[in-house]
Amino acid sequence: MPLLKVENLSKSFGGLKAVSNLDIVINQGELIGLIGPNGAGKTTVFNILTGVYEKTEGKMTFLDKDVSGLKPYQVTQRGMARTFQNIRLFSDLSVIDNVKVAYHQRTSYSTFSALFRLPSYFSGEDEMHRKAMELLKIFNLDDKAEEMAKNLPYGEQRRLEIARALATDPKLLLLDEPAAGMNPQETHDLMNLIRWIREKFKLTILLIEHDMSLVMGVCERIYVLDYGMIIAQGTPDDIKRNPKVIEAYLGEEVV
Ligand SMILES: Nc1ncnc2c1ncn2[C@@H]1O[C@H](COP(=O)(O)OP(=O)(O)OP(=O)(O)O)[C@@H](O)[C@H]1O
Repeated sequence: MPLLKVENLSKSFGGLKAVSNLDIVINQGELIGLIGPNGAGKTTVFNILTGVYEKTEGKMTFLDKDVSGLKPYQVTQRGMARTFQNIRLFSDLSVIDNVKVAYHQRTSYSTFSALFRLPSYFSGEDEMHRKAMELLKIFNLDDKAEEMAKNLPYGEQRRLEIARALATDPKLLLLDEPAAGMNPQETHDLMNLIRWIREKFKLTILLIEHDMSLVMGVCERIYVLDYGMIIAQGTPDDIKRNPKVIEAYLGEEVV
């Protein structure tokens, strides 16, 4: 059974068809790339999948259940988490609180115990603190747990956004340009981190990325979008050689 199945998905903004008759199948454990020139519709696909936009047409199933029309928080509860092209952290909260906010979305203690500060609330909070620190350690951010998120360098903010997404315990992680603004060394480290978290957290990953070295180096299969339509799909080697892809990028280096 595929983890995610998107069939005939379309999205129009007035007269503009931003996504057109899209078919995507992602199996459990895969690491898939979604690439395409600027304005091709990649982020719109993420926005539809995560309930930010309503689809115009089509069907989306996640673990064999229809996920159309869900609110973003319901999508998170079903097991999809994402990061954003423009980082969206709680910039005035500490690094650790950014992660804890995500854990709060799935804690089991009741509002009653939180309100009256019952022991179950405190043990829940302690456990959450411990787990958040563990996660920060993986992302090499544990030393910065008490700093305000906005004071972190850009590359660390990107890593924190991934850590926060993982705190919601997703099955599918959607990464929107995770290497944007990173230098080549940071991008290389990120590539290794993405591979590692997939194993460690048994994740399936769909990533949008303009950095071709990252996409080609880390993805097993790639879908290429152009003007809202899939013009190619296949392994990185297939994609590099595909004439339609080369044409869509107008001679830009795809390798
Ligand atoms: N809320 C919106 N209202 C109107 N048009 C939109 C909206 N969101 C996206 N679009 C349009 O849909 C098309 C696809 O945009 P999208 O952001 O999905 O592309 P993209 O492939 O993610 O681009 P980039 O690589 O530059 O981020 C563009 O023409 C864009 O202007």
